Amino acid sequence: MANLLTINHLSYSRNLQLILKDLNLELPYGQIVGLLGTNGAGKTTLMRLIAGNYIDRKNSISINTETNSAVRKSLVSFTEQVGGWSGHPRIFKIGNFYDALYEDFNLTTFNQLLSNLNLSPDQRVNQLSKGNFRKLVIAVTLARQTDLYLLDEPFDGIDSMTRKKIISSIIQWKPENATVLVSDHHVGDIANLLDQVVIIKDQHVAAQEAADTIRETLGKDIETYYEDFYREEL
Ligand SMILES: Nc1ncnc2c1ncn2[C@@H]1O[C@H](COP(=O)(O)OP(=O)(O)OP(=O)(O)O)[C@@H](O)[C@H]1O
Repeated sequence: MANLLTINHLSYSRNLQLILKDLNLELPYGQIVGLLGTNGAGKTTLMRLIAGNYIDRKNSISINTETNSAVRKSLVSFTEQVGGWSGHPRIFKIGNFYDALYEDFNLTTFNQLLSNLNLSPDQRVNQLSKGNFRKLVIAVTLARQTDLYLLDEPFDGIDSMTRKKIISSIIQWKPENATVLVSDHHVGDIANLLDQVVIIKDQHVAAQEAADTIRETLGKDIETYYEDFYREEL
């Protein structure tokens, strides 16, 4: 089977600042991939480019061989913000909104995710804590049936019990062939979830390795591998 995601020689500048340079990446179907890198490495920028929120003028990115950014948007589930409503809607209204917006949005899955994450459909969005808001973003993202899910620091502000619930939700709700690209600064927390890791450094993909290879061949846990990678490069 061809790769789900292929990126060839991607460079991207914003406000005259070069953020990504000659970045190459291939991701297969059916994997959970950790996107790692220090603050400002370019993880969010890369996700926005993959999702078609930032324009890749040279068509360096293809998903299922599709390079058109408008089409790619429909193939990727990436929720950066849930907002822009008038008034203070309840969560079930958000579900209805996304259900109308995306053909692949599954309202039943959304409601199951809410229940799994201890969110009530009747809660008002403006009254959610930061952590509960993050959970809503995750429910909205995973309720779509797509091939590629992008989760940018999904555990930011989330307590450890809830983190475990989110991790089990990702495993439970990910369609078998779909791939999840997840960034997080607490590598150890998501290590058991990952099939492979991608490290962004110096504006490109500096390493891509299977989790099994890291553990079995290199004899390291993923956190140590990541930290050693930076230490060795110093
Ligand atoms: N609008 C912008 N104009 C110029 N540079 C920008 C802009 N937005 C972001 N950057 C720069 O792009 C680089 C990558 O930022 P990005 O948010 O993608 O990194 P990140 O790896 O997600 O960081 P973090 O882990 O801190 O969230 C940073 O150096 C940042 O300063």
